[in-house]
Amino acid sequence: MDEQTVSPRASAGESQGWRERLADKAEALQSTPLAMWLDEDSPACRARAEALSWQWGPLTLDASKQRLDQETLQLLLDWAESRELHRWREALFAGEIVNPSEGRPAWHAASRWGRECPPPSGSEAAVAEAQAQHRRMAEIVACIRNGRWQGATGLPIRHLVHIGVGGSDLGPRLVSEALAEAGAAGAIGVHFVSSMDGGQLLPLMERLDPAATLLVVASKSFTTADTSFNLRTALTWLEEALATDEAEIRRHQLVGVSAHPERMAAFGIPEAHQLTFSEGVGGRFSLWSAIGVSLAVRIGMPAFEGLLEGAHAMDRHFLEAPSRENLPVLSAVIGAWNSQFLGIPSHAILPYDSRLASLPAYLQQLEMESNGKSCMRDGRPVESATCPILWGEVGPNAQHAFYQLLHQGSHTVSAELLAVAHRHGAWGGRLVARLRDQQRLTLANCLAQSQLLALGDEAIPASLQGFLAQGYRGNQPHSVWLLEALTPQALGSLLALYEHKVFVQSLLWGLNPFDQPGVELGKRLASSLYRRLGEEAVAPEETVRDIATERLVSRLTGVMAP
Ligand SMILES: O=P(O)(O)OC[C@H]1O[C@](O)(CO)[C@@H](O)[C@@H]1O
Repeated sequence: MDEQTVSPRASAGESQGWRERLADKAEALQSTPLAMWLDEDSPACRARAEALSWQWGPLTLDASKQRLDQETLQLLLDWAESRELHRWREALFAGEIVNPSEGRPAWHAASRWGRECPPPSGSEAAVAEAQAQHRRMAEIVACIRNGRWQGATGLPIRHLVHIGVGGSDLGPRLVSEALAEAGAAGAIGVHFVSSMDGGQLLPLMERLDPAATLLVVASKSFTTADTSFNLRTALTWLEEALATDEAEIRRHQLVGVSAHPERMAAFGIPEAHQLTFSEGVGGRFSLWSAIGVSLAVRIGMPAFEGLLEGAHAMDRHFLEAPSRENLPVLSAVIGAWNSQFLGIPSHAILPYDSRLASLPAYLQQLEMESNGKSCMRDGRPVESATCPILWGEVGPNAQHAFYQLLHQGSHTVSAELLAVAHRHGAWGGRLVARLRDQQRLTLANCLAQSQLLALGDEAIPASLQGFLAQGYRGNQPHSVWLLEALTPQALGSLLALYEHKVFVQSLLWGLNPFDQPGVELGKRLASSLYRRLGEEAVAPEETVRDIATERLVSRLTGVMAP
């Protein structure tokens, strides 16, 4: 095997035997009702439930409501091993080229490697660079949070507007919301703006004090149109509102985060206000890097460090635990089983905690942008389904929206329900009792929905139903995650787990999870249509014409404001 580049070819062919054996298993297990596996009085069911649930640190995974038995799980794990899981995992952490189309390593684990722990051989420079950036980031965060950062007119900063999109938005946004309680002491309001239409920016420009607002532009490439258009609008707002020279605004009220310091410098961001990270940290894996600066302002540096610690602990678990106890490996093979062998195309993410409201969107990018592919690393087409379609919503709210389809619709959907055991510890008095009641209600709903999704009404006694069976289908395979508490460490571990799950699935499917060629062409088509909608001249070879789009273009140019 090449020293620098990990070869996928050998492993791609080796899966044939496992594929056939697993396909046979799938055929046999498809028709087994989950209720048959969940009988509390049966020793076999108890043994299966025990074998299909795992506890590590603050996380518990219960996969006993998956259409899976112990023998199949072992076959799935053998399949993962047959794809050289060990070798690839070491390659990932050592900084070998695991992203061959872009000729890059993937340095996300290096960007959270613990200070007290020697880095894996080959990753020393990347770890040192990430730690140096974290130190610079901590200085900026302290300066903003303790009111020392002043705007162009000398007022201390009180609002931060983080402008980024995709991986430069979703991770920081999710963690800021999830851990907002951890940083409640911070006096800075942190806001996230991603949508290119300016719709998220407008209400902020109406409400925030421009003299006390800092813009943080987060863009790995520093070329993404969505971000640069939002940034230009926000800068114009500050310049007009403060009647101050544009260069002054950029010097005092703009922080940049990018893998391209030269582009930030060309834009007029002073070096002291630039944070950088390695080109080898993928956008959707970047929240641990300096891309997390706004989130660190929101939650405070100690909580941000706790997040990194939790992620690092999961990295070690992924590297060291045997496959049968390794949560990322187990999650990956169970997901691949559902998608590839049971043919379930759609996967719902259902957090029973509103602090995790952005988890579905975050995982959509992480999983679908990574493994939403049908071409293997070596260019051959895949022979089976790969990443499912992810979607989801806060579980209790979704119960009043789309659970109807989960319970009685015609589609099989796989799912993950996530619940947090302890919360509201910070409250006192009568409120704490009220809030704990709400938490108990939420947990009860999570468990009840999980029962119903698995069992369906036929397995539920008529005495409980109060009426005749209503056609709840049951047999919707899903896992339940329990987090002891939503601490920075637990959240860091959970998110790192999903990153490694994606990596393991990419090995199973022979994909490169670290590029996203499918999103690029759309950007180019949009760029020529943008010019045409502005009635600028566009050469025929720069644009694509089809009758439907032409009709819409002429309708739009007729009604758009000049
Ligand atoms: O951080 P950038 O370079 O602005 O990119 C934003 C996002 O755009 C994408 O490249 C997809 O268009 C994502 O992979 C990335 O997270």
